[in-house]
Amino acid sequence: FTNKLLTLVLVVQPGRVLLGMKKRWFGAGKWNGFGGKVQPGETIEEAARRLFLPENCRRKVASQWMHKIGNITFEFIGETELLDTHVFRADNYNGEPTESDEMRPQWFDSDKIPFGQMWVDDILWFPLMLQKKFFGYFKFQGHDLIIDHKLEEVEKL
Ligand SMILES: CN1CCN(c2cc(NC3CC3)nc(N)n2)CC1
Repeated sequence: FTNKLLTLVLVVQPGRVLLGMKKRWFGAGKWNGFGGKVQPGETIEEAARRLFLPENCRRKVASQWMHKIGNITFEFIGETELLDTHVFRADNYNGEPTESDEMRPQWFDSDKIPFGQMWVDDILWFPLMLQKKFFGYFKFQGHDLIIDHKLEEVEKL
């Protein structure tokens, strides 16, 4: 297998979560956190900030602003590339979410997350991200069927 490094940033605040409607490419038509590919020569954390900030925040923010909460690996049957997704929370975000050509941001009540319009794995790991850190592994058949998965909470990533 080869490993593709991806980032995913979620803003979880008391009673609400910031999601974006993906407008094109992989995952288009689904609500998700903000993220993308890690470029050669940048750390995963730098990629997470690069991919989140410009779309949602006009000013520089301190580095402790985001923290790692999870690592999820996605395997697709018949494909040799694993998606190694590093999940961060950016809870003290107080920017003004702005629409980009990639994402249309929207706040959702924590008890009204649109799981029906999200990747099918989200409903399984969203509850975990509220407290501890977690490792996940999902084996997919196509983009909508989870054949097998593993989720564990950990003290340290
Ligand atoms: C840029 N990345 C792409 C991958 N991604 C995923 C993937 C995912 N499931 C996988 C079956 C596709 N589920 C969430 N929530 N996000 C995060 C953003």
